[in-house]
Amino acid sequence: MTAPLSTELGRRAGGGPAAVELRDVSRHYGTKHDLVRALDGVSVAFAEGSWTAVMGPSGSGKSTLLHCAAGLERVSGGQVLLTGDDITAADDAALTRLRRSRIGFVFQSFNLIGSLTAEQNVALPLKLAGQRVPARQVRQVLASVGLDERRRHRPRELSGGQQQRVAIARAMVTRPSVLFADEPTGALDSASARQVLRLLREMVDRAGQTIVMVTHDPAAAASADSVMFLSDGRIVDHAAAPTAAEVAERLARLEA
Ligand SMILES: Nc1ncnc2c1ncn2[C@@H]1O[C@H](COP(=O)(O)OP(=O)(O)OP(=O)(O)O)[C@@H](O)[C@H]1O
Repeated sequence: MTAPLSTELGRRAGGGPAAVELRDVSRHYGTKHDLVRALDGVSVAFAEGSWTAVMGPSGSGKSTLLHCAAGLERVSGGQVLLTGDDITAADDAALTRLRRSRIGFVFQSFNLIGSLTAEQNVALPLKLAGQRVPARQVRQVLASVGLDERRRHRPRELSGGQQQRVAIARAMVTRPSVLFADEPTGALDSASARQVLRLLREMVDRAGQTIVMVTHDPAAAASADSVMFLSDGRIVDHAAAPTAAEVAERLARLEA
């Protein structure tokens, strides 16, 4: 069996706490007789301003890692820290507040509300958090994803790539410490996927955004600063700035 790998990913400016850190995290499902170790002793620190891709065979624990790191799922053991704050034992109300203010999430299927316009979708996290919704801020965020002109459109009037950019704007409107993305390009054609990846790159380079992204696509993974590989709930490999071909080759070895 491959030994678990403890790893620190990305650059760490000024030695401050990592944007997100998992310490010896495990997540089990099922019963004693039928136990699935979705995560099995994962230790990893995602540095502020870094973009990490998470890869691995189907069922290796990628989504579980993202959900545990984002406080969407509770861990069975270990600790989760968000900019140094231990959120492992936070109660549901605290986790909800956290997800509304410090964490952004983007899904493969966009998850926009069909009856709301782009700007209403983007404003939603602020409304849910009981905050004032400054129209200028909403327009700015939509402009930053290149969709100011489309702000009055509903999701069905937008292409898949445009919908995903609205979803990214919605995740960014609260200025989260970390953006988690689960297969953000999985439902997009290659041109739209490239556009979304360029946008994520700009967010990292210009605004110092931290991004943790699950993907099956070696080309998408190669857009990140580094790639970590999971297998059977453990980190088994990582690579700094690999090419798509290198990513595909490492993944094929894990799937063999
Ligand atoms: N709610 C659940 N109940 C039981 N088992 C679960 C649950 N969620 C995940 N699992 C199991 O945990 C393991 C890891 O699942 P996870 O979805 O994290 O993998 P993944 O790497 O994201 O897979 P994929 O690439 O297919 O989306 C799998 O064996 C899965 O069947």
